[in-house]
Amino acid sequence: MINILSISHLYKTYQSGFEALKDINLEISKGEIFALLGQNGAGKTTLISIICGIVSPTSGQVLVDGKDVIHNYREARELIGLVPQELATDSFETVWNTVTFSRGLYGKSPNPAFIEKILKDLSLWDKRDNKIMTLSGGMKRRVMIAKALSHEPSILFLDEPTAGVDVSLRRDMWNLVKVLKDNGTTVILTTHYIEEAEEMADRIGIIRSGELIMVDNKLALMNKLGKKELTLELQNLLKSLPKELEMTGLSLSEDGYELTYRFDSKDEDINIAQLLQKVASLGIVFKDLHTKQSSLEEIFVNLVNSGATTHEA
Ligand SMILES: Nc1ncnc2c1ncn2[C@@H]1O[C@H](COP(=O)(O)OP(=O)(O)OP(=O)(O)O)[C@@H](O)[C@H]1O
Repeated sequence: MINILSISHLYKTYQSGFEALKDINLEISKGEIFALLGQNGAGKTTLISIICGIVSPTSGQVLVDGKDVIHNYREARELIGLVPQELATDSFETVWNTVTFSRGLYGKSPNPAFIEKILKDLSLWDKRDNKIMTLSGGMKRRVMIAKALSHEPSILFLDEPTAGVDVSLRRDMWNLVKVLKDNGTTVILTTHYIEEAEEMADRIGIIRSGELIMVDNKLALMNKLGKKELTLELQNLLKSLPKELEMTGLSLSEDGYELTYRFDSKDEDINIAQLLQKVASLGIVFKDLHTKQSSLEEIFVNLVNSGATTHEA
């Protein structure tokens, strides 16, 4: 796998003395969708800003496709498209002119056919002659993405791409990211919406107080840290948990109509069939059963609060 981004021993201490990033090491491969999760102030924007050459690191190295973001700033920057959190764009310009101008800033020769494609992909084609100030917030956000894509970058950074946008636009964004991935663009996004990372990312990094406490494949992460819960809905009231079931890990709900069993998703020794047989052998009849897997959100909240540190990939 070719690494498009390579970060080693990156530190950032702001002038105030605040240590925003501590020894960040991360490799991202071409075509990957990587989600960086972290609470407010964890250091996500600082990290993205260093990669994009907006903030200088205190020490460490960032290579974009082998180009150092400090020593080969222009070459590295050309490979990056950034969609910042803030919507800042020239309100009096038309959509077409703004996006075309952005491409020119990178010294790329005009390519109207490419700009047309981006605007169509982003459902902005009908609005190409509209002034930015006349667009809705969601449309303005699309314009920001179009600008970031105008110079055909290899990596697109989306800083909180769907903050404050409605559900349908959020879905559109997610679809767009999938299209970009299919075209070979690497996408790195920061988000507060865990659902967003769960939906889109191949890999997830969790940043806490400036440290990258976990980097892993999304499915592996959910498997490793996720819990499963099996619930049996009982036909009849069970006043207390029978002695025979005490050591099984089953617990009885307060109302006496549910037996619940929580276990690690990764645990292969669990024999649910045996457990159900044991319940049945005691004459306990259940009318329904369902299982639930913990969401990435639950895993994230547990990790961020627990202080655990693992670094897998
Ligand atoms: N210029 C600065 N000078 C001093 N401290 C700063 C500066 N910029 C950011 N910080 C601090 O560094 C920490 C990380 O900020 P950063 O913006 O990277 O967090 P974030 O994870 O992007 O947060 P959010 O989700 O709120 O955008 C915060 O505590 C912030 O107050």
